[in-house]
Amino acid sequence: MADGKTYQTEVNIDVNTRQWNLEAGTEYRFELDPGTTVAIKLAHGQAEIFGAELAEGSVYLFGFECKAAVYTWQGCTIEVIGLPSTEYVSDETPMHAYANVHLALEQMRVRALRTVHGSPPSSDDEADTDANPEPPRVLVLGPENSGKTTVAKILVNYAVRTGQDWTPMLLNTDPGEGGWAVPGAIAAAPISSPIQTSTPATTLGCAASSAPTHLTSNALLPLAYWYGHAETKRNPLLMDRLIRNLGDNVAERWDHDVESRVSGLIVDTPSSFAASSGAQNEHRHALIKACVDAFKINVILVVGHEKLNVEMQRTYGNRMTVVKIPKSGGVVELDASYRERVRKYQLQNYMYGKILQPPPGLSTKMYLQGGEQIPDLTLNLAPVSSIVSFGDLTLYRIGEETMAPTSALPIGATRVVSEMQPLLVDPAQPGSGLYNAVLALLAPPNPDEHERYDEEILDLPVVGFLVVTALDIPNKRMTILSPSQGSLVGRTAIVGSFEWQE
Ligand SMILES: Nc1ncnc2c1ncn2[C@@H]1O[C@H](COP(=O)(O)OP(=O)(O)OP(=O)(O)O)[C@@H](O)[C@H]1O
Repeated sequence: MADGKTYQTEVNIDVNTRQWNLEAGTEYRFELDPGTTVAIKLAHGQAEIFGAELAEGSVYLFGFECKAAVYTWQGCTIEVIGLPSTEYVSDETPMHAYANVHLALEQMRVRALRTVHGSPPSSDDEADTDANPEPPRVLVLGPENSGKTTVAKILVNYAVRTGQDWTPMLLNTDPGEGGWAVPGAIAAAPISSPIQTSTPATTLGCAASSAPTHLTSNALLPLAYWYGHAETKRNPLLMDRLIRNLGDNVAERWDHDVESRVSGLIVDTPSSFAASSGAQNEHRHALIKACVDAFKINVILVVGHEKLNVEMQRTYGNRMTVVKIPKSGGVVELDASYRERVRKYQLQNYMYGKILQPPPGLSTKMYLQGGEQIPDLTLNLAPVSSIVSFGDLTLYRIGEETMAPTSALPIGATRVVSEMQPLLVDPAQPGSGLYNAVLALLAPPNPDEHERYDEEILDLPVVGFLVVTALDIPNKRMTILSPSQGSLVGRTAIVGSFEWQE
């Protein structure tokens, strides 16, 4: 549906294909229904999707209820093959504001790099008077559906497009979102090439573990910790600890790689960090502080929320830059059932890879021309189903399953089971909650017995995810679906509250 203004024209090429001429500074926004796909080809001009440039002549495929926008700085013509459920062009976007933020972050990187190389400060750069310029370490905050993830992605994509070989670290601290892993995890990955948008199952790009090999040129090797739940309020203490673990790990990597350190980092956060009412309020300040400490944040971006901006100015304004940036009118309100479906898509994608059928009217010849996602639409991953004995895999749950928040306990009462206590899960017990459960397989513990400690499993990163697809209690065996082969004997995994069924 065109909105009738003059900054765009829409032309039907054939029954399946429409051509849109976009004026400079406008964007074509689209949303897809479940089960449908759309292909977009940049016929000519310049265009980008959330900061990742489209190559002229290439065809890009979108599916799994993707919602996105093709923005053009200079004007372009795109061809849309297939029918989105919603489509329109807007000339009101916050892209100039986002580009200005990018420029400011870029200056910080350049200054930090100069210092690392011991180069003299540039004469036209007055801020070079700063004796110890730091690279940008940015926390993106905002309410639900404000476009935080999109802003984080745009800023990272602009950084890697500058041709300076930056590899900014992108961090997803929203366990409801999944990022590169599966929902329930929080993760970090250094980004060296633009993150393509194609489905909400891979919002932050493809992780190497789940990407078909021919797509792994752009595959990421994220570092993940497992929280196990969608809501941060469920176990804020555990969230706090995992955020700090992630921070320690990033710092450790940067100790060995100063060049990467100057690229800085961008942290996407859950909307619960911005919710200022009810139970959420109790823990959100602690979790924002955990991020600020863990990632040594020096810039806070607040997306379209005056009150939160004032609050952050008051709390952190004397120590760092706090900037309010506009929310895009294109951000789509995602409801609970959509989020639920996206989590399913993510797990499906993790196990089976991305399988997108081309829309009617997209010929094989056309899509073989180029877009990154296109080469083999039907190539999928083959997860392995294996039967293991109950004793082979040690399973834990962190904290009590049906845990009331600490505030709900009588005054003076202490918990019998701490939120951080790993509890052994016995698969033989009826009601173990393991059937269809998503498990996070942990990295092996420290080989040196003397270095071990009680809660070590809270600090071990995740090496993969598994799903229990069958439980055979009489024979003490269970069937486990995993994306790759490899013995599970002697390994440890953690159960959360996510389930998945094909
Ligand atoms: N300009 C735009 N045009 C069309 N769709 C957009 C635009 N910007 C963002 N979206 C879409 O809107 C949805 C919500 O955006 P996003 O995930 O960035 O918000 P968020 O604030 O991070 O969400 P959450 O509430 O999960 O924290 C996503 O599907 C995203 O792709």
